[in-house]
Amino acid sequence: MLPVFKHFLRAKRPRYESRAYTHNRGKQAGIVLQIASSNIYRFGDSNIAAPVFRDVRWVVKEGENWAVIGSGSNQKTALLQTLRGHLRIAPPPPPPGGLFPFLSDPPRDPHDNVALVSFAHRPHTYGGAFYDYTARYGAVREEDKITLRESVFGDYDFLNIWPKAYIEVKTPEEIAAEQVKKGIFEDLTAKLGLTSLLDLPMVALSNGQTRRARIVKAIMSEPELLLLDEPLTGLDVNSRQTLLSVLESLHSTRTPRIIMGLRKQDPIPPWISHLALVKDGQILTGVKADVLNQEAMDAAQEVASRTSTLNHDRARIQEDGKPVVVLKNVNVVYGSRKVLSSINWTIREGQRWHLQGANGSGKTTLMSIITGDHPQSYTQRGESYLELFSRARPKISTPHLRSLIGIVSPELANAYPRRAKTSVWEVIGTGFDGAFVPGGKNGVGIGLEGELTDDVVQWRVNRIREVLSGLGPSSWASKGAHNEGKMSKADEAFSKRDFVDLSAGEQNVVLLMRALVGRPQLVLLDEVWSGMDDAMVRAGRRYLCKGGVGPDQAVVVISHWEEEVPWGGEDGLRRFRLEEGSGKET
Ligand SMILES: Nc1ncnc2c1ncn2[C@@H]1O[C@H](COP(=O)(O)OP(=O)(O)OP(=O)(O)O)[C@@H](O)[C@H]1O
Repeated sequence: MLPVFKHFLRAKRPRYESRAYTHNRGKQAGIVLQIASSNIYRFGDSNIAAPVFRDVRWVVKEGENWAVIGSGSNQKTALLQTLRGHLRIAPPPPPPGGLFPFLSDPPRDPHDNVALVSFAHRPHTYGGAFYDYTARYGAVREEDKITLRESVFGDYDFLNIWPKAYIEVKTPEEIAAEQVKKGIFEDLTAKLGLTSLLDLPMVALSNGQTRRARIVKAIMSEPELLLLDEPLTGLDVNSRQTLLSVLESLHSTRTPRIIMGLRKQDPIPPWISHLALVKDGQILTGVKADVLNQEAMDAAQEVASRTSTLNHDRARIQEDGKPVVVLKNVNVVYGSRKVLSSINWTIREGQRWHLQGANGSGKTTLMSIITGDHPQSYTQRGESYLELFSRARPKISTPHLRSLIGIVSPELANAYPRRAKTSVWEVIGTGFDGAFVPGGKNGVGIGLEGELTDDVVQWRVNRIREVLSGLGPSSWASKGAHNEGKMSKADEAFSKRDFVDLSAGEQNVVLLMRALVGRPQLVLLDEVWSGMDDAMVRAGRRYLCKGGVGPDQAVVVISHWEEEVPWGGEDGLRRFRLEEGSGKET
């Protein structure tokens, strides 16, 4: 029998009564989750080790609307993972209710009924090797051809009612249930703007489209409680509103109940009634207004220090430097689908750009044309023309291009190899040549044209030290200017750590250092602050504004959040907007 989803098909569904409602008649039904005065530890740590969270008291009642808020992704994600059983609660919430009293009568397995969809970057990639994130730009490989529709329903062919793989006669009830599910799927995908993408390969979906698709998939798996970690990150303004109203309506009918993880800078939806604020190993829980009041003092101090550090000493932005990138009538087409249409854009030395556009508007595609990763970067002919660093695209080799462009992006962060025994220093050192494997004397790379001279090696060593001092741990702790190339002991120790052992936020800081270390002519920063905590973001913004990129370097920031761009109009920031395939300066 098909559970949940009542509100979608009110008229026809008296027989499909929600599993949630049927089961909630038990004694514990009014409480969704409970932790009373426990510490939370990593598995393998004893009770005398430092807990991840201390003295947690958290009760979520049926009908309350909760969000978990954290400044960096780590602790917030750890709290949500605790609810999925990935961390140990000591003492554990006692039976019969346990952690999830609402699942206790009759007993249901939380493993099957509590789902977590996490969008925070994973610190580990599969197998530690580099995977080719540019695959989506070319001909799609056979194994990547699975569409969103197939990924939810497998081989099931709704039009013919029968499963493709084998013949099995379904009962009228089963057929009706499948039709209900199909209706819900179509309703959800329509509401989230995915209808026209249902039969595209999943790999072709943009970042924001993929996030929405993953949420649909999780809802279709019919959990009773859905934990969504950072569902708004990477979504454009309109998609955020639509998603939030869909989530509100699902939560209000408990189909499923939803607890959202939000970054501190995310707007808190008005319908959220309660907050769990995760900070420095402690969790402050309660009614939204009370939690926000307690937090307000700290926040005010933080804003004051941010404003004061951002308003001084900005590097002068040069407005009329040499062109670094020239796009004339650039097009990108997949079959009959035109993703970019006649793009004209010149990026000059010293300029700061904010590249804007809704999910799926083509920002990543445009960047991949500029980085040369997109096969269609070679095929701009006739009226269409692409010039990179004063040369036509075919006249500049991809490795050379990689050494001239420093890039940070969610795709790169996911794809970068996480091999054991690769130090932070070595990862930063791969930035000089735009490589993915460390090498060369002192871990500074091997260069592209013969052996590096001692002077160049020394310059590279100094540069690594400089970015480490500007963006490393001592800068996170400091509120002032970066340390002008003087590495502290903390930075030194950080440089020796294994990259793979760092938190996702720390890894992203290191990848930012990697993008900046070679002082490339062009820096592309796509969702640059992802996963970083407040202190890292503050240090990063300060560094970028105070000389971390020079007046001879061009920078493009890609973000759905204006406030994430370190520069503003007063600094000469320019905006280029993509809309339905076309682009213009706004
Ligand atoms: N191989 C492909 N075949 C068909 N369409 C594709 C293919 N690859 C990408 N697309 C489409 O191109 C459009 C642009 O994708 P892109 O990733 O550039 O968007 P974006 O602006 O970066 O979005 P987001 O803000 O979500 O990251 C999307 O609608 C996507 O579905």
